[in-house]
Amino acid sequence: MNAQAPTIPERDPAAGASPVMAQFFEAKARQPDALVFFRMGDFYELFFEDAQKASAALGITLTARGEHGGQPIPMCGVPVHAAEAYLAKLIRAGFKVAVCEQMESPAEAKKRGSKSVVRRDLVRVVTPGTLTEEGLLDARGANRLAAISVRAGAAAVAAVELSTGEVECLAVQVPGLASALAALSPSEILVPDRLFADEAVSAALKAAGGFVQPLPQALAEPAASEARLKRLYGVDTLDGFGQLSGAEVSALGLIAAHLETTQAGKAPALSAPRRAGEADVMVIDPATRSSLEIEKATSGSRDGSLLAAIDRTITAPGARLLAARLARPLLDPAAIDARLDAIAWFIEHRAQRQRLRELLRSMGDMARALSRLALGRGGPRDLGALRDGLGMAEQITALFASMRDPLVQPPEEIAAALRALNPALHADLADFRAMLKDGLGGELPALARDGGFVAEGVRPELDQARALRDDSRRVILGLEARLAADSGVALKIRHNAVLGYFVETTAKAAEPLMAPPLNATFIHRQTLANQVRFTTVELAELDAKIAQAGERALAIEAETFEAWREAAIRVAHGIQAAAEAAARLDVAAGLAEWAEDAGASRPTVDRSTAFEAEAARHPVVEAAVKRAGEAFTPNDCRLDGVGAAGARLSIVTGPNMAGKSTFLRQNALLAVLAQAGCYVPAKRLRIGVVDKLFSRVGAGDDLARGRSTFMAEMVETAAILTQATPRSLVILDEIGRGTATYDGLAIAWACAEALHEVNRCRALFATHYHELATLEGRLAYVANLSLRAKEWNGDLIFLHEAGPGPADRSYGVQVAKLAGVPPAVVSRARDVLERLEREAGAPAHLEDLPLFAAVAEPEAKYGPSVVEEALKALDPDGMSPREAMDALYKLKGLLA
Ligand SMILES: Nc1ncnc2c1ncn2[C@@H]1O[C@H](COP(=O)(O)OP(=O)(O)OP(=O)(O)O)[C@@H](O)[C@H]1O
Repeated sequence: MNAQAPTIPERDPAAGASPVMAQFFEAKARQPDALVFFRMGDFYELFFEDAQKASAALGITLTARGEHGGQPIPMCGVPVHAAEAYLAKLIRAGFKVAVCEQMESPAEAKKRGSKSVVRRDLVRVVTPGTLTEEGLLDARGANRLAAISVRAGAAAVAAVELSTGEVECLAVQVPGLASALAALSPSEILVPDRLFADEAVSAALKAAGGFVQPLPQALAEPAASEARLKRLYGVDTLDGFGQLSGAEVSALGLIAAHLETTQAGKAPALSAPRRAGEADVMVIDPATRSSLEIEKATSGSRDGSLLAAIDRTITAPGARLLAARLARPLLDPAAIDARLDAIAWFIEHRAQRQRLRELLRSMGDMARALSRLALGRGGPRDLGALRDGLGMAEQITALFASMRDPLVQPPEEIAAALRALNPALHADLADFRAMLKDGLGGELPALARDGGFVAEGVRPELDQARALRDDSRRVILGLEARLAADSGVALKIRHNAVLGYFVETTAKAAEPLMAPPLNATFIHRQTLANQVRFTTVELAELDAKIAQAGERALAIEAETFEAWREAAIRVAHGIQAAAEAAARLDVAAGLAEWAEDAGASRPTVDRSTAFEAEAARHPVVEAAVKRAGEAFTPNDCRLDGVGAAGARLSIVTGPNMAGKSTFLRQNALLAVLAQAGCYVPAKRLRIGVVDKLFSRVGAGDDLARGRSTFMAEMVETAAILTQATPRSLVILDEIGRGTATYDGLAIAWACAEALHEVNRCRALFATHYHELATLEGRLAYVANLSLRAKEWNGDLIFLHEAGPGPADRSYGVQVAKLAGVPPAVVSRARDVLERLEREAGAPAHLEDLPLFAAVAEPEAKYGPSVVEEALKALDPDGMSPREAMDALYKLKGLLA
């Protein structure tokens, strides 16, 4: 095969193409930057450059088919039945795929004229944000397509989850774009090309990751956007969506434009846009989100995240709703309380909770099934999911009705969900369900064309066709017996796709059939190595009858399916509301379950600037500590924005491994959980709503990354200092540590002062610079807090207990010992430390700096001798404290 295949020529590529290839060129011209999956029988074929790219990406064979312009056409193909897996691989590799389907059967094409080729058309362009197939989606995670737009200084991020039809819109200022994108974590982002020139937008896109799809600026213009949006929703005015800003209309319009091209005119069943602004949801920037491991652990997986720790939902839609709530904590205490009320109710009503959870187990994913149906990709199985889901809604309604007692009226969050589920309040849904209940029968196939899903008695003409088909089958069995008896030959009647029904015998037994008189009845059709095949006039007639009846049955079923599909679309809003209601109940009951398991309590969220946590825990670290057979030490934390009650800025010190990071993160997570409307792993929590949450944790510990880490750290710190308000909560870990000079302390000091004086936010500031402890006396609302450890027979025991006051020592030497640094190095370090302490007037806190390096990058990387040499090279005799400090930082840099 010629690997150096011709590229598609520039001008009139289709010139001289065969009729089929002309169809390909037409499809390619409509989607030039997508790989075209060109349906040919049981395969999707790819041609020319598409074939070269796909064969490389998929690791499949590149071959050739026919010729074009005197050269072989490079080609590769994937079988239709396995196309989903290949599609997934190509999308993950960053390709777009345009699917060009056969729009009729070869028989239909033939009917139009003997030379006609099968009609083909583009039915869809598959991109990361528009996936809807079950096999390509994470059932418990969302897959969103987002669009951003900026108009007159205001920005908006719109997002649709095509697999459920949920539409959202966040109106923000340009600096808030990164946080808004992070809150929606889209897998594809549409961006008007002009915006790439905007530095802030580019930075936000970079932080968001995901697949970015530039679109022409013209598509984002307001008038065009508005028109497209109206078309998408089939409405004459957008007034029903509230007062949309120019940026919102244009972001939503970009989504409409993209759906028009990718869905080839199929209208998805979309919800009205759910809108929120910066006044509604907590701002959490991408760095904070990942460092707190809210929805995903730093490894990228769900395991080890806050979400995984608290998720006890039963259904996939419930899991998705919980993830969305954690991603977007609220600011309104009343809305938060409404969610908490529902959890409290389910804690109190254990029996109902358990019964509800049992029912939810057989609840399918109605939202995704409905969306597939609306987009023309659904099948009988999706109708089955709607039938079963609505059936469950009925049972849930009955469950709550059975316990109706004026004293145990559920709170509004639950009551509203029950109203959406109650079939008595939605006659159209009840009728729809009754229709499916009677209409769907047997094992439901994924695709309507497979047939067999319409129950008996629904369509008399279908029953007739089926009876004819099945009767004829019985007649065939009778015919087989009769032919065998009459001819005296052992024969069987079989069927295949090419011959239809035929009589088959062994070669030997066939002889009498081919001689008079039997050859008058048996008409020879095919001779194989060991078998000979015949037909008879009677058999051929029966065959035609069966085929016709079968085709007719399938056609009636297809027609019935289409009618049901349309009926589903007519009640789409009711189904979506019921699906969401079930998800809400699932989330509330699941959180109640977790609260009981984890001993979590109901937080008090108000409009103060208080932060009072009592005996709080980190849900993820706690689970890990428990798995190791140890106990997690709960800790209190008190910060107060107003200061009267004490400090709003806590300087947190303590040795390495004492639990500083855990303490910082657990308090930030309390805020996320409380404002997402969840119970919290604490004995008690009172929190004044946090408008923005910032976390700078972790990366600074990575000495091996040196300067670039420092830069990243400074960029993030700068963002905090410019954006944090008196309502914000900030956790900062080891600021300034990434630099190899004394500057680090100066930077940390200045940051702490700015947080206290300018931002006036609640903050936890963990540091190894014990000098910062002196801020307590100098600034009004600063307090020291430390995580305790004690020495026991030369070993270090971590108590993980937070208490007032600074740490006395930081025990770096002991930590190094624990980490397996060779004894010689540890003892040398101890000497150096003692001398340093003597020389520099006992600044005991200097000790851990070189040792930290040894801990962070153990001997495996440097070898013990390097560490030892580095320590030997450091002769502190005669150094001033400042020089000693600098020398230690240099050493640290050397080791890094
Ligand atoms: N409250 C606690 N109760 C029990 N174990 C804890 C607690 N907090 C932390 N730990 C344990 O101590 C380990 C170290 O905690 P953490 O990373 O928070 O320490 P650190 O002080 O930030 O350390 P470093 O300064 O080295 O970054 C954790 O992985 C966990 O196993």
